[in-house]
Amino acid sequence: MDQRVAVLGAGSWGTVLATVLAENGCDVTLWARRTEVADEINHSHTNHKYLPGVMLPEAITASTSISDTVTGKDMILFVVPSHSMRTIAGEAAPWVKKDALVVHASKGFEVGTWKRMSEVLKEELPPEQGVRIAVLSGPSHAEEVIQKCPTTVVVASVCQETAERVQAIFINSYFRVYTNPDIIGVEVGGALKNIIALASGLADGLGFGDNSKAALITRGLAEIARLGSAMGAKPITFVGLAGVGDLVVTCTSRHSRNWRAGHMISQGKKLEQVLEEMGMVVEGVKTTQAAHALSANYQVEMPLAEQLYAVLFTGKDPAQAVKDLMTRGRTGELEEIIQGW
Ligand SMILES: NC(=O)c1ccc[n+]([C@@H]2O[C@H](COP(=O)([O-])OP(=O)(O)OC[C@H]3O[C@@H](n4cnc5c(N)ncnc54)[C@H](O)[C@@H]3O)[C@@H](O)[C@H]2O)c1
Ligand SMILES: O=P(O)(O)OC[C@H](O)CO
Repeated sequence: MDQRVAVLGAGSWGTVLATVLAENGCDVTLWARRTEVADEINHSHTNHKYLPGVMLPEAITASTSISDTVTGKDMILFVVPSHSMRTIAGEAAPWVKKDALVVHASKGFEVGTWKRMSEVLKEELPPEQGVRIAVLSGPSHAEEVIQKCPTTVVVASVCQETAERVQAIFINSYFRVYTNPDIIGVEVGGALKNIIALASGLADGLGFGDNSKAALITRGLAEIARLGSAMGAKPITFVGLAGVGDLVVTCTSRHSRNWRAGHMISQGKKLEQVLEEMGMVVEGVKTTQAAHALSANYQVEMPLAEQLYAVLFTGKDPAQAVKDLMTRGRTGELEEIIQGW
């Protein structure tokens, strides 16, 4: 595999995906925003803030120049937080080779426009890039992929050839990549699961048990599928890796930053304090704002997301939010899908 790859974003996930690609034989340049991170990767082959105790392959070269990182590369992988995707894509655009594959692995929507990340990339990159855009998503904590724990992910694109080329570049014996034509479903599932992970951290912090966790995962899935379907996704995608898979891993793992943020809020910490203490991206916070806006735009009910929005942004007491959820009006379980008796 002699692909030349640019990875934009040297946080936990960008650094781990760069490692997977380097181990697969790719020539990898990793763009870091900060000079000290690039220097550390180049000289010590570590990225201690994001991956403490991990030695990176010497084949990874880091750079702080987007133009140097992107120029001449066969694949450009964006792994920046969703709030910076448009800016970074705009800066990269003039240097992207005409036939390059463009992949992102970020889980969120753009604040304000509430667009999906592939929509943002499509708008920022030359039109001919459209069919070569893909998303990589699924249940994958950086901390476990770097330990080579068997992991399964999904790559989605409107173009089958693009999805299969990206699959071939990433797949190996510990990182198994599936393809899916439903890019809307894969992006929406990956973003919205972070809301339910925040809620799971809150529920665990409030002392609730496995019943509550199962309730959050399954009723969260119902909300995700409801909004995702209204946005044009195929409902079946949500029982796959970007739906059930990512919900399970993020709601049950202590690696999850979203779970941890929810847990800290349950202990009475303010949102600003939590985000400062985390020092890493917690996509579920902005995605809760996205769900609040999108559920209104598409007229879709999302009771869990709504209650989390009230807790995060209007100071609602989490215990009251749980009470309001449990005592709201009676509904059927799957009434949008199963009609009649
Ligand atoms: N960590 C994981 O296990 C994991 C797994 C799958 C997907 N993701 C997704 O990958 C994306 C990146 O997450 P991460 O875990 O690498 O985050 P991180 O917090 O570990 O690192 C974020 C990186 O983005 C950079 N950054 C922050 N603000 C920026 C800005 N305004 N402009 C440019 N760069 C900026 C930081 O310097 C850092 O390099 C997120 O959307 C996340 O949901 C993460
Ligand atoms: O640590 P989190 O909560 O951002 O989750 C990371 C990945 O999205 C898990 O698949």
